[in-house]
Amino acid sequence: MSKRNDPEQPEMQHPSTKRAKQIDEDLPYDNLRELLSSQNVPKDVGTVLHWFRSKDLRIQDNRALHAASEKAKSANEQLICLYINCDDAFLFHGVSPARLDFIHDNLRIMQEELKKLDIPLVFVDAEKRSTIAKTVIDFVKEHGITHVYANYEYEQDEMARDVQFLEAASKDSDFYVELLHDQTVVEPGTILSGAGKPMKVFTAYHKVWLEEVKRDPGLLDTVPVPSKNVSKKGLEKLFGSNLPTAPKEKQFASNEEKKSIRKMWPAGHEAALGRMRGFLDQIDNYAATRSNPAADSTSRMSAYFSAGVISMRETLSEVKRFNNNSADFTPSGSSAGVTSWVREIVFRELYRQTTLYTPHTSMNLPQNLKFDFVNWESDEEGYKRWEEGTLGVPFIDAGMRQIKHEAYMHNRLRMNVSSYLYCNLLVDYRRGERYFAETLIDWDLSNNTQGWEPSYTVFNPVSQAEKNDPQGDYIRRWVPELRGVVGKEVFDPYNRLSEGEFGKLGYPEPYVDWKETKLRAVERFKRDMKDAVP
Ligand SMILES: Cc1cc2nc3c(=O)[nH]c(=O)nc-3n(C[C@H](O)[C@H](O)[C@H](O)COP(=O)(O)OP(=O)(O)OC[C@H]3O[C@@H](n4cnc5c(N)ncnc54)[C@H](O)[C@@H]3O)c2cc1C
Repeated sequence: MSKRNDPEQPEMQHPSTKRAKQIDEDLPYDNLRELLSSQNVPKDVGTVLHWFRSKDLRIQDNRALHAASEKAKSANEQLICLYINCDDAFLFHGVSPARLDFIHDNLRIMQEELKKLDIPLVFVDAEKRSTIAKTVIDFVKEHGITHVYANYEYEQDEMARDVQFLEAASKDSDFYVELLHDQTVVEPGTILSGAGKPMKVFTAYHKVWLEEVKRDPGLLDTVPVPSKNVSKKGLEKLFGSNLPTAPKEKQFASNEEKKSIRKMWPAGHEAALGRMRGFLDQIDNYAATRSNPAADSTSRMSAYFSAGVISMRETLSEVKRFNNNSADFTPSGSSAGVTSWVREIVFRELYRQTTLYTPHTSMNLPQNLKFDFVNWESDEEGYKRWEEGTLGVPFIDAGMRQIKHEAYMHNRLRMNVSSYLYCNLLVDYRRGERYFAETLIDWDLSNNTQGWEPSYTVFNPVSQAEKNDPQGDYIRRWVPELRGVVGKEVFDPYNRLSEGEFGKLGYPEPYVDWKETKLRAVERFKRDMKDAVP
């Protein structure tokens, strides 16, 4: 069986590169918009539904939730909220126990917040990914709902689900669907190149994005929480809905692990806002220290952004307030720290545009389709050591141990461990991408797939460590075998200590030679991609 169809390796399943190009040409997003615009507008407004997805888990500044609430209020009708729990979808996407638990805890908080507004948040199970749309339709019919609101999700699988939902809705003109853009400040697909196509190149996109936000600070405006329901009458039974529980494959190994992760990443909008405000006190150090993993000076907001616990508009409104109430985040309008942090947010915005307009990137295929022609090595021992953090390369091992303990890894390490896996070990990058999904609390398909996009750049983990972890503190923190190693020996103990000294550490020798494997990777990429015609 070809790797492409092996159910044991879901991360390898993908269409052919030719089919991928067709999908890019015939955008599911265009199809969805067409379906949305061809709906009949119902004459009457009855009960209104907001359908929460796993990326808009907040009641504050939630575009679709707010629109749903306004619609219900304008007609003096009730609002119901729904979340579909689908274990099959979580298993298919490889979502981590940490992320799933975080999602559940945020749902718990939202259910309490909504209850105070007399709005029920109902949890319904869908057995399969393919039955999610039908499950929602059944719910809509059962509760006499006339209007359904939700926020767009940009990934191929979620697009397909929404197309399926709209197709079924169009056969049944009793209800109307509205989807809103909520994940970004600038709507994906609106920053265009000279040729009128959505921009793909970061530098140009960044420049236009900064200009747009400076010109129109209203892009950061937020919307209020939903209004209190007109009444609870007839909704009583919907208030006691039980929170979903994680399937056994997605539960933490122990209660201690759960507690420690929950402590690091407390759920809820209040926690997210508190963390953001705390970060602003130190944002001025960001430009200088963001690449130093020992400083741990980045915001650690990613888990909150990927689950939508706080909106990007509210976040940047906080930054704007800090920036003397100016939405000029260019180097001339803000401090180096602010400019540099907002630049990362712009990466996030561009990556959503790329997912939407290059849908094959969310189908286990690289953006540069030529990389799908590379013959990877099936080095099981190397892969196992990569996951365990026992490759004998301190910087790489430290990163892999951090992700295991924190369900998080510093960006500099994400860059290094990914390069090491697919360049030095020549293991298919999709295995690493999947491992990140299965481990990270902040897994986000757009950021992850585009972070894992293969390239010819082979990072040198010794010089990377010397530059970014100059005291070796990050290595010593995560690799206890090396805690007693003083000085620069810690970056490359096998080559810099005597045989006797190294032998006492109980730390493995490097599994592969960096220089040799770098050459092997570059030659392999050149050889396999030379005549590739995707
Ligand atoms: C191989 C690889 C895999 C990655 N996987 C993910 C992932 O699954 N989820 C995820 O959110 N990020 C991912 N990133 C991007 C980045 O590493 C994390 O967003 C960042 O480390 C999160 O820490 P922070 O919130 O403290 O970031 P900060 O430095 O404080 O940045 C603020 C926010 O900007 C965004 N951001 C920062 N760096 C990037 C980037 N390089 N690309 C896109 N957005 C960025 C994130 O939303 C982040 O929360 C990946 C990067 C690489 C190289």
